[in-house]
Amino acid sequence: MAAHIVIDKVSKVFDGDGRRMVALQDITLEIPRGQFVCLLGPSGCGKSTLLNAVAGFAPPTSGTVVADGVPVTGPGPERGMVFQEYALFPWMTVEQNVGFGLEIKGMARAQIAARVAELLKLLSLEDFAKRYPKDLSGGMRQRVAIARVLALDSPILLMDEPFGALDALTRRNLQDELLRLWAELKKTVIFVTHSIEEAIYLADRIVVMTYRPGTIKRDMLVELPRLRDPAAPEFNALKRELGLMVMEEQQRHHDAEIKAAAVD
Ligand SMILES: Nc1ncnc2c1ncn2[C@@H]1O[C@H](COP(=O)(O)OP(=O)(O)OP(=O)(O)O)[C@@H](O)[C@H]1O
Repeated sequence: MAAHIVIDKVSKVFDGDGRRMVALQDITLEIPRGQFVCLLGPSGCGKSTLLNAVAGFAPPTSGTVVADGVPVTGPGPERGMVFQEYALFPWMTVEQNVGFGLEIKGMARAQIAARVAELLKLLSLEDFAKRYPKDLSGGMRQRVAIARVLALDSPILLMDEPFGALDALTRRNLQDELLRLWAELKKTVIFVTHSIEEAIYLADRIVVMTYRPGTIKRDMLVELPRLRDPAAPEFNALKRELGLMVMEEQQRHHDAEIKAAAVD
């Protein structure tokens, strides 16, 4: 069966201030339907750039992305995106935020109401339907952002550090919730994180990226049974292995910054 997402020789070059920066170089990845993939690497290694290329927000300089059998030329309904910053409309209530995409699609009012109610229940948001985003905690806002994306029923979920701004407890809570939804709804997920523990906790597959140019340093399957125990020896062994890889890239980032500062 064809892969659900095919990233073929994707490169991205940014030109600015007379400097040419290769953010991604020849990234090739085939992601089967239903797989939970984490893109892992230190800041600046191109994780968001790659995710944005799959989302269709910023086309690659060269290479192609095919998602759900369709070449990506822009954002599309088969790919839903959740950002780190809760991209909610502050003037809309929770239920209006969740229903917004359905309204745009032209769904009938009664149908929207039913679907929104179902989603609020799925994410334990029923009691918050009439609240505004400003009156919610960070974790609750991110639940709303997830419900809003699920409303569109995209088979592909793209998540850019969605839990990065949350405290540890809320974060674990939402990770568990996401795993539950993923298992239930059978989405294909690409999840960007720089947290090694988060990647091991969530992913079927971890793709470690190098710092400038962004390439694939390691592509590994995580075969530990879920729910995973971060205190288990196998979890920690993997954490050490990945930690060394990420640290090498962090060091390259640091060295590059020192070099750039010396040139300026
Ligand atoms: N629009 C842009 N113009 C110029 N350079 C950019 C642009 N967007 C990203 N970059 C650069 O491309 C590189 C990769 O950035 P990207 O945001 O994809 O990394 P990342 O791994 O997601 O990092 P972070 O975790 O900090 O978001 C960085 O060096 C960044 O400065």
